[in-house]
Formats: sequence, C-alpha cells, structure tokens
Amino acid sequence: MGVIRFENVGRVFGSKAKPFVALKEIDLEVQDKEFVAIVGPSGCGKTTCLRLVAGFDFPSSGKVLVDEKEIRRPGPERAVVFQQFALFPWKTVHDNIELGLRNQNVARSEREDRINSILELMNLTRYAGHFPHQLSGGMQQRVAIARAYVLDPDVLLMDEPFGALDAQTRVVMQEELVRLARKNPRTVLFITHAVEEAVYLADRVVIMTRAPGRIKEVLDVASIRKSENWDSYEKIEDVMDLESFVHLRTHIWRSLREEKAAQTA
Ligand SMILES: Nc1ncnc2c1ncn2[C@@H]1O[C@H](COP(=O)(O)OP(=O)(O)OP(=O)(O)O)[C@@H](O)[C@H]1O
Repeated sequence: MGVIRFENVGRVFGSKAKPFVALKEIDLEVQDKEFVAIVGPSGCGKTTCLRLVAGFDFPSSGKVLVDEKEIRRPGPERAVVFQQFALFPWKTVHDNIELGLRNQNVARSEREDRINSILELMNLTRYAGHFPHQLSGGMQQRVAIARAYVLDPDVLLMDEPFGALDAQTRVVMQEELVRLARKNPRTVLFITHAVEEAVYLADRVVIMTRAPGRIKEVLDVASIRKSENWDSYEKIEDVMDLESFVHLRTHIWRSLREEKAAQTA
C-alpha cells in the first residue's frame, strides 16, 4: 500500500519575529498507485510538500501520513528522485543501484536478481559497468530512477526529475516513465514546472497558489485519459495534439498565469 495524506498541513519558516508561511491548510489524499503531479508558481511550496512526505522536513501544523502512519523520518517505503541525479561518481551503474539494497541488508543473490531485472526494464543492462560520467544526462536519470525502483518502494517522490534534461531526452524519459508506471505501478508524487508533462503523466494534477501555498484546484486527468482513449496513442506528441489534452493544458496555464499575475501585482 502507499496512501499519502496531508491533513490541514501548514509549514512556517523563519523566526517567531519574522515568520514566513510557506504552506497553509493543505488537504490532499493520494490513493494507492495513483500518480499525482503538483504544479504551481516558483516558491509556492511544492518541494516542501515533497520533503514532508520524504521525512526530510516536518509540518508546523497538521499531519502528513503514509498508510495512516504519521511520518517522523525517511523510510525505505518512500524513495526520492531529484532533479540532480545524485549518483555516486566513483561507483558504477550496477553499484549505484545496489547501494540501497545493501543498506536494506538484502542478500547478495536476491540483490543481483533485482538489479538485473531493473537494468533490463530500464534498458540499462549494457551500461551496468559504466561510471556516471560516461553516461548522458538522460541515462544518468534513468539510473537514478532504477535506483529508486529497485527498492520496491510503495511511494515514489519525484522533484523535477527531468528538469535538467534537454527537450528531446525529456520526452523519451516521460514515455519511459509511463511505460514503467504501467508495468510496475506505484504511488507517485511528482513535482514539475512543465504543464504538458503533468497532464501527460498524472492521474490528477494539483495546482497550487502563490505563497503561502494552498491547493487551488485538483484536476482529474485519469477519467479524461480513459474516456478519450489517450493510452491507445504510442507517442507523446499524438496525445498532446488531442483536443481534450489541449483543453486541460490551457486550463492549467490560465490558472498558473492568474497566480503569477497576482504575485507580481
Ligand atoms: N529551510 C527553509 N528555510 C527558510 N525558507 C524556506 C526553507 N525551505 C523553503 N523555504 C521557502 O519556502 C518557500 C517554498 O519553497 P519550495 O522550495 O517548497 O518552493 P517550490 O514551489 O518548490 O519552488 P520552485 O518551484 O522554485 O522550486 C520558498 O519561499 C522558500 O524560500
């Protein structure tokens, strides 16, 4: 299972004399194996939301729970993928992927089985002995995703994972993530600045307001994806051409533009 719940969550940074309210009254439930993307203006608290679920930070008020348990620390059932691939440069692809399994004391033969199957799934088998600097950015991010997936987490937390990639590689990675998520569904909380990416990948898109970050709107993409049969299209550009896709994208753009305008007014 992997149900994430934010219950009236607030996060205040700064001092008592000079508080800064980053998050206010966040209520959200992400269902088991649901893919939820969060979009919002810069500084609205997206990363803070993700850090609260990861157990890297704690709410000032309210609660964040995974499977009804309040989060008090990072845990193996929650894996994080950052924008910066954060691979160990002195370790090979194989050894980077192995590290988390070693930390969990998984036996050697099981480690090898799990590493081999994730390498295959992510088309990385022939790069197992390569070091990160020998790989392109897209490949490195693929390794970072493999490293998270191999731990078999209930929850995957992804903070702009494709933000550092060029446009074409980004599209390839988006298509791969969709394939991976279908074969091996997990609960995913995904932060992005790219509206198209959010609509293409997510079951629901959460739009946040400018700071103090609140939830402005939650859009149900999954029902539209199903009724308009998006999954029958193999290529991302074919989905992006559909009227139903364009309509959702434009709606989110408008909503974000309103926030930006209010921010600078
Ligand atoms: N540890 C901290 N101490 C003080 N302020 C913080 C801290 N962490 C985050 N903030 C502030 O809280 C606000 C929300 O930050 P956060 O990184 O969550 O936003 P974001 O929506 O992810 O931004 P971006 O889209 O630019 O990455 C920002 O104004 C940030 O400066």
